[in-house]
Amino acid sequence: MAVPQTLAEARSQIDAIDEQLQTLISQRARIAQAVALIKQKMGDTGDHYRPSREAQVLRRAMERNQGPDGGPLADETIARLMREIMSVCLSLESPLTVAYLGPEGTYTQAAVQKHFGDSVTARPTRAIDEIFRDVETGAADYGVVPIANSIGGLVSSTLDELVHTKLHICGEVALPIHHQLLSTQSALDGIRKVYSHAQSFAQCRKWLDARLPNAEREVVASNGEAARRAAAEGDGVAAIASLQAGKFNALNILASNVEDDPSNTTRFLVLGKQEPGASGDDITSIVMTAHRNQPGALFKLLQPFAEAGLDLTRLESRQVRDSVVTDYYFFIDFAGHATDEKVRNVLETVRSSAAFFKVLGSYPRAVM
Ligand SMILES: O=C(O)C(=O)C[C@]1(C(=O)O)C=C[C@@H](O)C=C1
Repeated sequence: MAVPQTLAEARSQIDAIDEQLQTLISQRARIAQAVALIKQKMGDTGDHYRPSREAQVLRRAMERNQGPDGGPLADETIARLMREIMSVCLSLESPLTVAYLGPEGTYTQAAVQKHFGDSVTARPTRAIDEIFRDVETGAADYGVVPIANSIGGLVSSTLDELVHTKLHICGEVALPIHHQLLSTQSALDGIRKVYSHAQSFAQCRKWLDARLPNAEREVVASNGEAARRAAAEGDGVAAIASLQAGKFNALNILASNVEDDPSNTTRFLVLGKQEPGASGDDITSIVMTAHRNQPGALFKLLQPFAEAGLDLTRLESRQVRDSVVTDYYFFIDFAGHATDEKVRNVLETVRSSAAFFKVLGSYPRAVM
């Protein structure tokens, strides 16, 4: 297409492209409906969400953006657009309900939107264990839970639930976190109380010490709840929460990006009943305990990974809650899928030498 020289020419080119885009999107949606029928004929009784296929579609879109047909948009932007197209296609096949830590405006809700797009029903819960229960009982198809923050550390209630749940990890989401100081008033002066989630307070400690040293800090269950209270209680009160929570509660932004570390990122897990197939770039998560009183027990558990050349991407330990002597759960993530032969062999070896062992899931590495 020739480079347009006038506004009229540019707009007529845009009209022609929009027409093509619309035809292609409608064709794609019709094919998605056909996919649903094919899956049903194949005896598929669950929902039609396929995390591995979605990761492949998004990765390919980002790769194309780098190639000769790529354009001026960032890879993430292209992936976000493709994400929304797939989200509407999936909603034609099977509408999904996704449970998250509410109320409206939490970072967990932002993670749901980033991972599933806008065409799912997001179901707020009051606590992390409720997300697990909602998916286990079928009140929600999937759940999104925070697992770790780059500053605040691990989310212990998620780790505790993971040990016992029958659900599988189906995906991960990495969300850059930017906190806002929100209030009904429009200047910082006179703020005597700040509400937020414990993790968010930990992430903004230096900023609060410097700018609001005398304000009382009250921990609440979520950032959405913090924003709701700031709106209900009015002037003199502020919340540390997301931009979305501020918009939802009609609050002013007193200060933006008040987190101590600008690279602050939270990792979330997607939980469901399905076990995703391999996508070509996957993570496997396991949890285990070592036998007591055996010198080198942890070393023995980790040795098979090193011998097989499997890349450990994360190792966290957490004390077993009901243990009288000191016992630790080791949460391990590594690159690879449980259906790979090499991975299968390593898992079998580790299982036979661990006191407790559980595969939490194999799932596509976060794409965007
Ligand atoms: O390929 C499939 O299995 C589809 O259902 C199609 C599609 C898509 O729109 O590309 C939609 C939903 C799935 O989660 C994955 C991909």
